[in-house]
Amino acid sequence: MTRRYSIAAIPGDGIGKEVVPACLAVLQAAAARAGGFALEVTEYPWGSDFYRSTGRMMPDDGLATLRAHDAILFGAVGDPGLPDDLTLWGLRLAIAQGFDQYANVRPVRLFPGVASPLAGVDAAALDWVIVRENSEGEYAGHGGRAHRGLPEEVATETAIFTRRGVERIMRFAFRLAASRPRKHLIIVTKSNAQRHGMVLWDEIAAEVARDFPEVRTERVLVDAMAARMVLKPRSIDTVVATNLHADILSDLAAALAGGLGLAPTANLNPECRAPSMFEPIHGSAFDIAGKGIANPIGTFWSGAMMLDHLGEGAAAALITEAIARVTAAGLLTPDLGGTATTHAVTEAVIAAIEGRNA
Ligand SMILES: NC(=O)c1ccc[n+]([C@@H]2O[C@H](COP(=O)([O-])OP(=O)(O)OC[C@H]3O[C@@H](n4cnc5c(N)ncnc54)[C@H](O)[C@@H]3O)[C@@H](O)[C@H]2O)c1
Ligand SMILES: O=C(O)C[C@@H](O)C(=O)O
Ligand SMILES: [K+]
Ligand SMILES: [Mn+2]
Repeated sequence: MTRRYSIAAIPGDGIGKEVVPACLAVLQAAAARAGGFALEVTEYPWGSDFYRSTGRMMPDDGLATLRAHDAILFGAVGDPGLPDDLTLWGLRLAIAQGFDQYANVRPVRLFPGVASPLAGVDAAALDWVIVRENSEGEYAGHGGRAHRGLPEEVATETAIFTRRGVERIMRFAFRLAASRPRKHLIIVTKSNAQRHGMVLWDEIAAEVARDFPEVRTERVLVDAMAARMVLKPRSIDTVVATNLHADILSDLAAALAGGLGLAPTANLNPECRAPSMFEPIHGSAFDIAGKGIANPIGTFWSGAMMLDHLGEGAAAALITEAIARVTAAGLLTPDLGGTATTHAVTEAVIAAIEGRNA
């Protein structure tokens, strides 16, 4: 019997509208090639244009609508004509926090044919997974402003760390590290300067570590971690960090692996109490939107992560293998130094999935 998965697709803004349709075509090709399952896709036109016509980034019952789906494929939000905090909180964070997708998983690898800006770095040197706490920390939305416009104006942005929130992301990261061959986890903090939340983070990491004796751990301060990613990439395997620290480190990691256009992410509700959401790590990329040159690979890889999450690992592998064949052949978008369009890369990946250019 055919397994059926109901997928919500939210292209969002800017290049999200280019890379999500491309990814849906790739997903359908992988499903057809792998067999045994079907993807039933419903597309939602939510985002900044929807806001301009309705005053909302998504409908009031948007989460209830999404809850009926098995997974969400997301593009990006952000519009040059609207405040970034409005668009991000109105859609991406509304979904990620609303569905308690607390584990944000950001793998990093160097695909064949893609040059790292780091000299002498090969695929073996760059095979990392960054686990980003995705529900609290610096993104708790806790704070406010007073005395607007006056000389005494004040704004607070308070990071919130809860025992529950930190412990669950630590357990997730330790389990992930334990499942990888090197069984190595770097716990990133800033517990020299931030002496409350970050010290709690360190203490809970040490408690959870006792349950995972097979995992070797290191504590690294976030500033030193940025340097280590550049200077000693081979010494890194699995990394766990707070919402903001991991946001920044993952853009650096993506750049070291060739660029933002390649990097995927999974916003997981690991207990599957709500759908999980898959998206490239990049944003709406105002500078290239509408030009047909966005790199779709980060979204394809995110689609592969979605298939893995749904239990369709063979189809997921078809996608990542096809990506590697296309990059190895030198068919690259301009961000990677090539001249290929989004469409050309998409067609080549589909052809590789179908085995036509084997
Ligand atoms: N999850 C999200 O939806 C998300 C993520 C990041 C940024 N944003 C939003 O996106 C908007 C733009 O943010 P930004 O400029 O900081 O980040 P960005 O990721 O949109 O772009 C940064 C740079 O990377 C390039 N780039 C990104 N993705 C690319 C791709 N697939 N192919 C080729 N080049 C690519 C862009 O052209 C740009 O030069 C803002 O509104 C921001 O809030 C949203
Ligand atoms: O930090 C965010 O949530 C927005 C964006 O930078 C991302 O990484 O998804
Ligand atoms: K995105
Ligand atoms: Mn980011």
